[in-house]
Amino acid sequence: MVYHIASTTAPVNIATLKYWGKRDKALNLPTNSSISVTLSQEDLRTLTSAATGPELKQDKLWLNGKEESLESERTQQCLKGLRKLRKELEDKDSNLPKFSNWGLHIVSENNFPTAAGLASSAAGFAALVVAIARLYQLPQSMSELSEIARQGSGSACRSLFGGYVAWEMGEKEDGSDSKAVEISPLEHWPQMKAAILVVNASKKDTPSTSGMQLTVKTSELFQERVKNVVPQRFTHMKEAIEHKNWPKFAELTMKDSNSFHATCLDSYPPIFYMNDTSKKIIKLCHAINEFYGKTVVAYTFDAGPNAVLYYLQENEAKLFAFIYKLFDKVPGWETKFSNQDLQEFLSVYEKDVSGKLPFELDDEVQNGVSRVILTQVGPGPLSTKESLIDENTGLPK
Ligand SMILES: Nc1ncnc2c1ncn2[C@@H]1O[C@H](COP(=O)(O)OP(=O)(O)OP(=O)(O)O)[C@@H](O)[C@H]1O
Ligand SMILES: C[C@@](O)(CCOP(=O)(O)OP(=O)(O)O)CC(=O)O
Repeated sequence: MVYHIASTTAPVNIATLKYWGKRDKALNLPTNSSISVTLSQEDLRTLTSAATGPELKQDKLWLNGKEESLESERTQQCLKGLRKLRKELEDKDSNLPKFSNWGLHIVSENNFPTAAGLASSAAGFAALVVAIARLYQLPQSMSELSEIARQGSGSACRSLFGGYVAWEMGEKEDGSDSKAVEISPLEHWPQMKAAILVVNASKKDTPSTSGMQLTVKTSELFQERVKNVVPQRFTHMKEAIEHKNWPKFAELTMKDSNSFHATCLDSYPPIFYMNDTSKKIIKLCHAINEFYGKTVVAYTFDAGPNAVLYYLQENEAKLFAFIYKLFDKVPGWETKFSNQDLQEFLSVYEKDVSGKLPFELDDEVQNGVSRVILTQVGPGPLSTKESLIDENTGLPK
C-alpha cells in the first residue's frame, strides 16, 4: 500500500524578550508576551515527515534515528488538536479519506544537538505540527497552528514564522488568543546575524519547564518582571524592530537576558544556567561595545550556558576581530569563511585593536567553548520534497 506523506523543515528561534513562567501549565499559557528572531535553517533546522494510512493502528515517532515515546502529555495535546481540525474537515466533506481515524508515523531529524539549550524543542514541535497540518491539508493559518505548537513547547509557537516574531500572551482562559504573530518579515531587516558560542553541548541540569515553575512559585523579583518590566519592554522592542533601531534592540535584548537570569538566581533554591564562561562572554561583549564607542554586539542566553551573539552584518569585521582572535581554535568558522577571510579578521585585530585595549584579552575563555555556529535571521517552516519516510512501508527510510 502507498502511504500519504508530507514533510517540512522548521527553524530554531532565539528569544530577545524571554518567555519564562506559565500561568496555566496544562495549556502552556505564559505569564508574559515574548519576542524572538527566527534563525536560518541552513545552519539549524528540524526536518519532519508525517505519514498516515488505513493500516496504521498506532502513532509512532522516530527522532534522530531512534524510536521515541509519544506518550508525553504535550505531544498528545498536539496530536489531539490536529486530529480535531482534520475531523472538522472530514465531517464537512464525506469524500475526504478518514485520516483522523488512522495512526500517524512521524520521523524527525535535527541537524544539531538535541536538548542542549539550542531550542531543539522549539524547532521540533513546530516541524511536527506543520508536517501533520500539511498532511491533513488543514486550512488554518500559521498563527492558528501556533496555538497547537505552543502546547508542545511554548517557544515552539514562535518557530511558525520567519523573521521577527511575537508570542502574544493573550488573556483568555482557554488560551485561544495566546499565539504567535509576525512583527516583521525577514526581508525587513535581513542584516541581522547571530554567532552562537556553544559553551556546553551536554544535557542541561534544570529543564525549562520545571525551572520556570520554580521561579513563578518562589521569586519575588519575577513578579516585578512580569508586572512592570516586560510589558513596557515588549512595546519598545517591537518598535525597535519596526524602526530597525539596532542600539535600542541590542540594549533591550541584553537587559532582558540579564533580567531573566536574575529571576532564576532569585528562585529558591536558585537556578544557575550561565557558567563562568558565559559570564566572561558577557563582560567581553560590553568591553567590545565600549572599545568601539558604539553597540556592535548583543548577547542573550536561554536556559543554558550557550551564548547567542546578535550583530549586524556591517559590524561583522569589528566583532570578529575580537571573537575570532579569542575563539579561533574552535570549529565552525570554516563553514562560512575562507582562510583568507579569517586572516583578515586577525589583521583588523592587529591594526585597529592590539595595543589600544585598556584590558587584557582573557585567552582562558576559549577552553570553555566547544564550537561556534554562524548564522542569521531566516524564514519560517518550508515545505520540502525530501522525505524521511518510505512511501511503500510507512517506516523510516
Ligand atoms: N525533532 C523533534 N521532534 C519532536 N520532538 C523533539 C524534536 N527535537 C526535540 N524534541 C523534543 O524536545 C526535547 C528537548 O527539549 P529541551 O527543552 O530539553 O531542550 P532544548 O529545546 O534544546 O533547549 P531549550 O528549549 O532550553 O532551548 C527532546 O527531548 C524532545 O522530546
Ligand atoms: C529560556 C527560554 O528559552 C525558555 C523556553 O522555554 P520552553 O519553550 O522550552 O518551555 P516549555 O514551554 O515548558 O516547553 C526563553 C524563550 O525561548 O523565550
